[in-house]
Amino acid sequence: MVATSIDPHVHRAVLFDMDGVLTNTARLHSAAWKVLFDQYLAERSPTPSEDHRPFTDDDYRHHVDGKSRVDGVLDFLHSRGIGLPRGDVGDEAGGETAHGLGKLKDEHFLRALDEHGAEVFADAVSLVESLRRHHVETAVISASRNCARVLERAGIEQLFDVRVDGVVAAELELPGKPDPALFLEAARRLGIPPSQTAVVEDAEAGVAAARAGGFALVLGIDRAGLPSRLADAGADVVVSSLDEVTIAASGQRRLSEIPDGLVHWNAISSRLRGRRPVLLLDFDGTLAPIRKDPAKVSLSVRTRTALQNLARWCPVAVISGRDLSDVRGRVRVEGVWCAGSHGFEMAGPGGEPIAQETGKAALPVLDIAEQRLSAELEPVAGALVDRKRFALAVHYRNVRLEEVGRVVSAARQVDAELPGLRMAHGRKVVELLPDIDWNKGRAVRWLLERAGLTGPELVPVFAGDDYTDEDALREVHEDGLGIVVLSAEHGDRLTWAHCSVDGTRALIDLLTRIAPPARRRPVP
Ligand SMILES: O=P(O)(O)OC[C@H]1O[C@H](O[C@H]2O[C@H](CO)[C@@H](O)[C@H](O)[C@H]2O)[C@H](O)[C@@H](O)[C@@H]1O
Repeated sequence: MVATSIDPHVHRAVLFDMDGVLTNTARLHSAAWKVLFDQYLAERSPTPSEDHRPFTDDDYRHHVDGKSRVDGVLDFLHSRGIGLPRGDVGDEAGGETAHGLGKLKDEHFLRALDEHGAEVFADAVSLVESLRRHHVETAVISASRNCARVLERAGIEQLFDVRVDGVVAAELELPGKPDPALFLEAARRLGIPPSQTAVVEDAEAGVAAARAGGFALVLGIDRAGLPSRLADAGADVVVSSLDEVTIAASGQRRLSEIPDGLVHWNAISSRLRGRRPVLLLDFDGTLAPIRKDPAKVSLSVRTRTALQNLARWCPVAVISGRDLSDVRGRVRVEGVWCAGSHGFEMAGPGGEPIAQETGKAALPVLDIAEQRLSAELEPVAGALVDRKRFALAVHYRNVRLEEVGRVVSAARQVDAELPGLRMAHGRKVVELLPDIDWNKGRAVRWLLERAGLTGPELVPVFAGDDYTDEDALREVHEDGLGIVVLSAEHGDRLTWAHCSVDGTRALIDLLTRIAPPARRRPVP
């Protein structure tokens, strides 16, 4: 099996199918087809060789999904023993030709689009955004003539360098999927050969088309709970969420490939080489277990006591995505440095603020983002907009699954419309941050230097659980030790950590081994 990883050195472009991959519009199409065919079959005089049972989800997947309107009509009716003339584009909606029925289906679809809008799949948009950050080009492919309209309704049209849709196909007379013509045209427009291009598809016809086009990686996304149909059609790998797809960078390994720090202590301790540790610790999911309500998170007595002991003997800093005052109030351990808003604000061991001008210019725009998202998400049950000084978190942990896309796209829309912000993803949360080259990794390095905590006798040790912690894990990858706290929420993603621990309790056990009495000196 090919790894579920896109390597920017190998895959210079990724082509995304639209309906069902980027946007949750496949269900609108399926419903529009059903209205069309059920009505047509009910009204048509039956003959013994024809099957007039209602249109099913299975029919949608096998005969219609991913195909042009006209091919969809012809292929489905053919499966029921019915042959219709193709007709032509001028046929009236509902006329008894493939063009006529296809036109009527389009009317049903556009009505539904106007009524329900185009919801995006957050995992797909997040993958597209990450790819673009890694300078991988992205294109959108669709058999639909409504592609531009749907992308615009979903607010994601600017995420693609190239669009090849039903309109382009008609202009160039390109055959629909399973013929690879649409994909090949997109690769041609990008100027990148199929051998260096990956395709993400949810339809059997689309997977078969990408396979036939000789693309480097054909990634099937199975949102219907039927993965084997995509594997059978030729997908290299099938995932149930695009969150499982990682972007490879050298030095990273999968969570399942790195050793447990306690079990393989000898190998891990060799990275310390007898040096004195500087402990740099994330808060949520690392020092304190994740809870449904961020306000209810606290340190256990055991963790606080351990931190108190450690802070007496080696430098300790907590670097959190929370507001600085919030995280300080929850840590309450003397002598610990604290950073909040993912490192945009900091305080020394006595609580004294450390001047950090980075990000101040974004405060007014964060205010606007906060107002807009608070108003827009107010009706969404469970959505929580949490303003930190230098960040705005939009939590969706308690939002119904069907509403998550709405929450994430609202944040994405605000991010796209307001200048000076960037979006980051965390555990059931998206965050808007000042769009400057500053993150937990930069903050860790800045803090170490500012506090004079660098030198051959010191070793930075960072522990974290989330995507935003990877910047800091990468920062200590060369000269320190990175520990990732495992969570089922992340699947088998890539990490810069050297070792893992299974939860907060295990982390404290490992930190106690890393800073044993022999390696401790009083912190002045
Ligand atoms: O950098 P961290 O200290 O890990 O902070 C990251 C975010 O943590 C919090 O959210 C996360 O924990 C919540 C409580 O367990 C959980 O409900 C949520 O789903 C998690 O994403 C915090 O509320 C955010 O402000 C931080 O940015």
